[in-house]
Amino acid sequence: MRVVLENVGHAFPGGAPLFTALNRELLPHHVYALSGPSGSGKSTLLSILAGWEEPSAGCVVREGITRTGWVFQNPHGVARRNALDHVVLPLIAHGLGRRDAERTAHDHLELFGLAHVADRPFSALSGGEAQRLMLARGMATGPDLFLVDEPTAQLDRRTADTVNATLGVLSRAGSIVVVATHDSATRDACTDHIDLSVTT
Ligand SMILES: Nc1ncnc2c1ncn2[C@@H]1O[C@H](COP(=O)(O)OP(=O)(O)OP(=O)(O)O)[C@@H](O)[C@H]1O
Repeated sequence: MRVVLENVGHAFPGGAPLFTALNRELLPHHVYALSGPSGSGKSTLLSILAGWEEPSAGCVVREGITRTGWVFQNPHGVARRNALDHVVLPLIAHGLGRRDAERTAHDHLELFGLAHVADRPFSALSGGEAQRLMLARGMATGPDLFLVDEPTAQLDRRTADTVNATLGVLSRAGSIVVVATHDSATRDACTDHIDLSVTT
């Protein structure tokens, strides 16, 4: 399983190139920090990796990628539903029975330091807990490619560090993980680095 970027570049119609000639092989068990200034094309490259956007130059080869997961900048949940159910329900939607789904969900809450808030409604979670819940939910369904957009952008330093501390968990799960970020601490918590500021 891998994603290969071959001479990938992108410009929106009428716009200047955001990035050019990206050549990278992305592999399981790696967590790639995707950095660059605001407007350098980080979110655009995530969309290209997902296959939502065609690059204007080069090509993206996806081998063995059947499931892509996303976590967006703002944690989005159902206010009155508890944390555990946010992980259980997508697992049931993927075909697990209730018991297996609950067991897997508990394991993932544990991995992301959320076991103690399993029964708490989403609206009562802190910003860091809510973001870690999004990561736990995204990983629980075992995506081949896991795309995470600015996971710490809305968080203060200490809370952001609780999210960064869980990024190592992502590398263990066997997905290819790409994390767009401005946060140098997030970048340092990843295993690899793609820097868009040096590609135009
Ligand atoms: N669909 C689109 N059509 C035209 N221009 C777009 C489109 N989507 C994004 N852009 C522009 O492309 C540039 C890169 O946007 P993108 O969101 O990928 O950057 P980013 O590095 O993720 O920025 P930020 O760090 O601020 O989130 C921006 O100037 C944006 O306005």
